[in-house]
Amino acid sequence: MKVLVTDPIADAGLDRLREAGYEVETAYDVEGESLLDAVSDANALVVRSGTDVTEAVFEAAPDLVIVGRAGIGVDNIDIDAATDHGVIVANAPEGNVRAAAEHTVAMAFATARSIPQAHVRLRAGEWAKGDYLGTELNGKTLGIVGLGRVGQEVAKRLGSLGMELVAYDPYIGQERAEQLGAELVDFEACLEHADFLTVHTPLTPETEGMIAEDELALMEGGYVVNCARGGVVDEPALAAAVEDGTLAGAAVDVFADEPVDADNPLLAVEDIVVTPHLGAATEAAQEHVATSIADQIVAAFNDEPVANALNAPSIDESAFPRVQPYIELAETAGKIAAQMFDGRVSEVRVRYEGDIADEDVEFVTASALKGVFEPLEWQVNAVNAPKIAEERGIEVTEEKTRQSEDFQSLVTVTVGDGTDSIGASGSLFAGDDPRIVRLDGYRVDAVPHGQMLVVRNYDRPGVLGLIGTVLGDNDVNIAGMFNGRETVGGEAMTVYNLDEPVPDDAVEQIRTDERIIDVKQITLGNDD
Ligand SMILES: NC(=O)C1=CN([C@@H]2O[C@H](COP(=O)(O)OP(=O)(O)OC[C@H]3O[C@@H](n4cnc5c(N)ncnc54)[C@H](O)[C@@H]3O)[C@@H](O)[C@H]2O)C=CC1
Ligand SMILES: O=C(O)C(=O)COP(=O)(O)O
Repeated sequence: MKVLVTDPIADAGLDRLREAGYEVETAYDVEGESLLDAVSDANALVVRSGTDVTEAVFEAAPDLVIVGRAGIGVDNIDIDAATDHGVIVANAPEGNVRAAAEHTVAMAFATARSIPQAHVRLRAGEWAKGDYLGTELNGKTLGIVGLGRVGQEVAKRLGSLGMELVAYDPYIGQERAEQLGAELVDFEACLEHADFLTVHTPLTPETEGMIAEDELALMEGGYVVNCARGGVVDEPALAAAVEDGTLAGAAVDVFADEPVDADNPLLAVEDIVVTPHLGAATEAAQEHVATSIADQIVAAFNDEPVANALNAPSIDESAFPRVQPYIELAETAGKIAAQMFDGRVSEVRVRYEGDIADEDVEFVTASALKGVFEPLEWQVNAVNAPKIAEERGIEVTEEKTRQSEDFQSLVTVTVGDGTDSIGASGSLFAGDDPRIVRLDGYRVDAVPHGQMLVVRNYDRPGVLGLIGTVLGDNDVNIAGMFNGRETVGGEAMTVYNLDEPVPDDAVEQIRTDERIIDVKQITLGNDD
């Protein structure tokens, strides 16, 4: 497996990937065509904020399994394109939170006390003591836009330094805000009350430019700190507001275009403190995010849950051993049901009975969908299967019941077109031995493996002989067989496990016998 790393990450992460036996290529200067070249044979891509992971990257990287973002913000990654291509996107949402919060606090003080400006003048030999009369944070009001992980850590720190806290975040509960001593207010009130405003939202279409000229005008005499993302605060508007004295100052760590151009208006204003996106730049944070991403890549390569996957169903690590065997079973049941069904699938129902109904089965349902879609799509997996269902207008339902008549756990995947439907049920014998135990209403006992032939026939003498002869004449070896019938002389279902596929004309020969109702050849393709 090859891991391409295109932004610098801590050695601890690189070492962990190498120890896992992967080839690790670091290429910190690639972009455009050279990035597409470098990623073409990669199975994982590790980035920070410096690499734009566009749709073209996914198109150029057919073997890509995961993009790991060694940090929080994923605005540089086209997650929809990743999902379309079945690629997991994962970030490291915890490792640099404190670093970002501390940098925010430092930047608030830096602008309130003009520390960088005084530093530069003193280094130039100027004792400008009389020019700097700063502002205390103590007793002032801090407005926090975005009270998530970083915003909350900032609230704790600046709250304990004597600031009053107001916050605007439409997606956070009142209770959590109260625990932090912050009053949740609307956006306008947040701006009006804030002596210092700090921004901690992600960059999204909703947040882009949310603080521009009109909003800054509500903050007369205040300070703005942006350690979240460039583009949330409009750069020309902020530069103008500080320049013309509407604001007393600002501190900015992040920019709409990075690295910044020399003519960025924020660089030209004396009372704006700037740092080159250093919020996450501490040893501890970098080590933490790099190892977190390395661990998630190892998990992805081993088909284990990826802890911080943003576009794939996740499973709690402790529940994974209980759920894991059902992932493949559901996929197999989905493959069988889809291949047995003649119509156009418009509904998929995944039903969980018995013990499995107690578990978080989101991943299992996604795997069932993968099985259903596999004959239709060449690159389908649990990441993109739910989206494919949605795009095709296929209704997916999940049912759970603790009751199970005959099995400790039973997973049934039913596909239908609104009129007809076919279901395949799987169970695990002795805990880990997968079996198909019901097919289209018939009780069967089939090992889901390789090539299968499912024959619906009338229960008459000589039928099994006929099938055996046709298969033998075509050099198809029967590895196993199960015959299930409802009533003597009625309809029956016979399931064969075969070592080879059956030629089409042999399937036709069986189908034309008057004792045969239908024949379906099913390829499971997991006979390794
Ligand atoms: N300067 C740096 O080096 C760093 C910057 N960051 C930036 O900080 C951002 C926040 O990180 P976390 O706090 O970990 O993310 P988070 O997801 O925990 O918190 C974001 C908060 O913003 C809120 N939000 C979303 N849309 C909003 C809107 N329109 N108005 C108000 N609030 C809104 C959300 O409800 C959420 O509570 C990241 O997305 C990243 O861009 C993070 C780490 C380091
Ligand atoms: O984690 C984040 O969102 C950050 O902004 C840190 O970015 P970086 O990893 O330093 O490019």
